[in-house]
This record gives sequence, structure tokens and C-alpha cells, in this order.
Amino acid sequence: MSAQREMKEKNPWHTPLTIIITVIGVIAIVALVTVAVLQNRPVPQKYKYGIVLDAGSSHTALYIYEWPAEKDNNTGRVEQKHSCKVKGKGISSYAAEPEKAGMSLTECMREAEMQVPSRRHQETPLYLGATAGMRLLNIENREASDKVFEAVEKALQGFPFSYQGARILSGQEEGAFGWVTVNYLDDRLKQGLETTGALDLGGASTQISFVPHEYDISESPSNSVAFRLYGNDYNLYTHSFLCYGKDQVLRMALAHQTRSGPVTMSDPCFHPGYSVTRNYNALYDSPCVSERKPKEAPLNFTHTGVGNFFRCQEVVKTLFNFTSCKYSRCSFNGIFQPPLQGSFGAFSAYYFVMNFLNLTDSSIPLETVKANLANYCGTPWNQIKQQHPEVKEKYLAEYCFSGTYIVTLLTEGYNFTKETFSKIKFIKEIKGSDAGWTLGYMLNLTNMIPAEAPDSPPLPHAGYVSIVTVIALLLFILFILSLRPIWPKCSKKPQIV
Ligand SMILES: Nc1ccn([C@@H]2O[C@H](COP(=O)(O)OP(=O)(O)OP(=O)(O)O)[C@@H](O)[C@H]2O)c(=O)n1
Repeated sequence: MSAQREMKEKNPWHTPLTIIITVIGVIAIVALVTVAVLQNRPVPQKYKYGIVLDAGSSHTALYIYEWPAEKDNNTGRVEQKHSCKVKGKGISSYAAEPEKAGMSLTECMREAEMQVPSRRHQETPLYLGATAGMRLLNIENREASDKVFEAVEKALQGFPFSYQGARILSGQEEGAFGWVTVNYLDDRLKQGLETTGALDLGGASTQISFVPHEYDISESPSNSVAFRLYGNDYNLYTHSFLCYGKDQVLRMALAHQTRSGPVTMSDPCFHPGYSVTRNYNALYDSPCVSERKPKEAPLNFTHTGVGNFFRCQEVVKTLFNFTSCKYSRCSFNGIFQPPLQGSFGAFSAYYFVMNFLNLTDSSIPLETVKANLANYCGTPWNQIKQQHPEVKEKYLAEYCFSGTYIVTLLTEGYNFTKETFSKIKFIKEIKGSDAGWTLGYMLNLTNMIPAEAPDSPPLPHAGYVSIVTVIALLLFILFILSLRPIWPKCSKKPQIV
């Protein structure tokens, strides 16, 4: 009994020093892991914001973007937080009463004040970019266009954001930024994947942008834009056709069919039974058609529908000039276009129209698209109105024309074939953000896409904690092993001292 007690007393594990060292070691390791976990736990996310107003020909839209505050240096994803459609027409339609252009933005700007946390207002950049409507007004009446901008600037400066200016984007910028948006949202730029082309159809202009494969696009410098993004070089082909947006091209089609100044015009692009009175002066009040105005014409003409897709296609084709091309190859109107490459995203009015016609599914063959359009255009106007009582008549009447224009532009204009047509995806948005030029514009102006690839990201939180824990455990085991000299000897024989 006394020998056993003596054995216990001599067991080195039970010396106070060993116990103290072990306890301190364990506490130190637990403290190390705890500090690492607490110090690096994800803090509640803070965001920064940017606002872009897209002053289009048909309407203005406001977009609010947000991104994690710590990561505006290239690694955080910028996403659309909110959008607001300005009531009424585009700012270019306020040429005669410019103050109203400024006032029209108030409601959406108030929404923006609510959406962006007030502590971020002052640092939030606010941009306004105007597209083809203002390009046309600027051509037609420079003074009026300047007055509209003055009014818009004044209105925007009255809000608490960091106003960065209002300007007209060139067609090249509009095309290129649309391409940046689509490829940024698809994560193709950061990953260096093959890019998607961008097809944008507005009210007054239309853009095509893509990176051609092994084709020298320098033969037309005005159609090429060079980018270095995330360490990759891109030579982008882009072109914007002014007057080939869906509203202006409709004017051109009506002008073409009324060039002799008739009292009544039968239009294959409108449904049978459709009939409205149109004013000649109003129709020709645009630089896209003003030169075509007939010398002698009555005040009005009666616009009636016939509803024939194939004849409508013939009308649309007359709006494209295929005769002259000074480059190795052209799309139309003597504009250089390299061979189409890869897949395309088609947005804005491409989407609105094809979505209305139930033709956004890429698996629908081109021939079926045409057959559906032929059927749709041939449907009597009364029946169309009955089927879509919720759609404004003005828009409803134009879908036959718009659908025919889209198919003709893509196939005859840009040379999509029945094989390549299936590579077009009609899209409204990508991962919750609208497809369009605004996001690309803001990313560019805020330098949020770096030319070089960002440094590889630090370890994620979970990885960091795991590594600290494993290292701490290893240290603990090493510590225990270092105490080997004072470990009790494992012998069956009691150790008699
Ligand atoms: N639900 C909708 C919304 C818009 N549109 C039409 O789509 C066209 C283009 O709209 P948008 O992309 O907003 O063009 P804008 O920016 O106004 O034109 P642009 O870029 O040429 O200045 C316009 O004819 C508009 O009437 C439509 O058919 N259905």
C-alpha cells in the first residue's frame, strides 16, 4: 500500500510543474484559435454604390449598382441593386420645353435617395449617358440639345450624390460598354473565357459588338476597340447604326412607302384591318427621314395594314444598302463587318419584341421563327387586340414590323445563317442585372475592371481557420511529445524507487 502511494507520488505526470505547463499550453492554443476565429470572422458586409441614368431615345432608366465596400479594388462583384423607369418619353423629346426634361427625372432620383443609404449619398457617383435620341437632336438642333443637357444637369445637381456629368455616348462607346456588361456579368472577363458578342436594339440606333476570330479588324479603325482587361487583350469589333433602332427604322419604312405622297398607304408590316391616320409632318420630323419627305403631300395619310411577313421583309430590305463596300467584307450601308464569331446575347428591344412573340427560345429554328411571324402578321388586327387587351395599342400594332425587322437585320444585315441564328440568346438580364451599356460604362469610369489580373485572393475565412486549427493541434502534439523524457515508463513491473 505504501509502495503504491510512493509510486504515484513519483509519477512525473503528476508533478505540479507538468500540470501547470499542460494547462498553460492548452489555454494558449485555445486562445490562439479563438483570436484567429474572432479576428477573421466575416464582418457584416458594407456596400458602395454607383448610379447611372440611361437617357435613351424612347425613355430614361435609372440603375443603381452596388458592390462590397472593401472590394472596390477589382475583386468584388458589381450587381444591380435597383432600377427605375422614368415616366414619359426620352429627354430628347423635351427639346421644346427643356426644364421638363430635368423635372421628369425627379421621381426616380427620389427613389435613388431612398435606395442608397444616406451615409453613402455624398460618395456615390452619379452619371447620365444619353444615346441615339440625343445624338439625333444634336445633329438636328445643337442649341436645343445643349438646353436639354443644362436642364438635366441642374436637376441632377440638386440631389445629394456625387454628380459626375451628363454626356452623349458615341455609338462606339454604346456598343463596347454593352459588350463589357454582358461579358462581365457572365464572368467571362475575369476568367479569360471566350467572350460573347452583344446585340443591342434601341429605339433610334442598334449596335453589334464581338471579338472576331483571327481576323484583322484594323482595316476599319473606327470599328475597332482595344481593351486590356484582367490581363487579357481584346480586339473588339463594334458598330452602331444610327437610325436603325426600331422606332426610327419604322419611320424609314413608312417614309419609303409614302415617298410619292399618297392619301392612303397599304402596309404589309401591319395587321389586316389595321387603319390609322398619320400626319406627314410628324412622320418626317427626324433626321433619319427628313430628306425623303415627298415634295407634294397632303397633311395626313391613312395607314392601313395588309399583314404579309414576306412582303414586309421586302420593304425592310430596301432600307439596307448592299451595293457598295470598300472593305474586305461588309454588313450593310458600306460598313465593315468581319465574319461573325461565337455566341451572342441580344438585349433591349431584341428581347422585348421576341419575348412578346414567344420566340426567345434559341432552340426554335430560324425557319420556324419566320413561319410564326408570317402567321402573326397575317392575324387580323381585331383578333390581336382581343388576345392582348393589356398591351398598349401603339406597341401592339408594331410587333409584326419589329419582329420582321429583327429577323431581317440579323440575317440579311449581319449575315446570321440558320446555323448561327441558334447561337443568339435573347436576354433581358444576366444574374439579376439588366443587359445594356450602363454597367460597363460605370465599371469603366470607376476603374473597376483592372487591366491586369488582380493578385490571387487571400485564403477564404474557413480555410484560414482550418489551417490555424491544424497548426495549433500539431503544436500541441509536439509539445506533448517534447515531454517524453518525463513520461511514465510503461512497464508491468511496478517501479520501485
Ligand atoms: N416593354 C417594352 C419596352 C420598350 N419597348 C421598345 O423597345 C425600344 C427600345 O427601347 P430601349 O432599349 O429602351 O431603347 P432606347 O434606350 O430608348 O433607345 P436608344 O438606345 O436608341 O437611344 C423602344 O422602341 C421601345 O418602345 C418595347 O417594345 N417593349
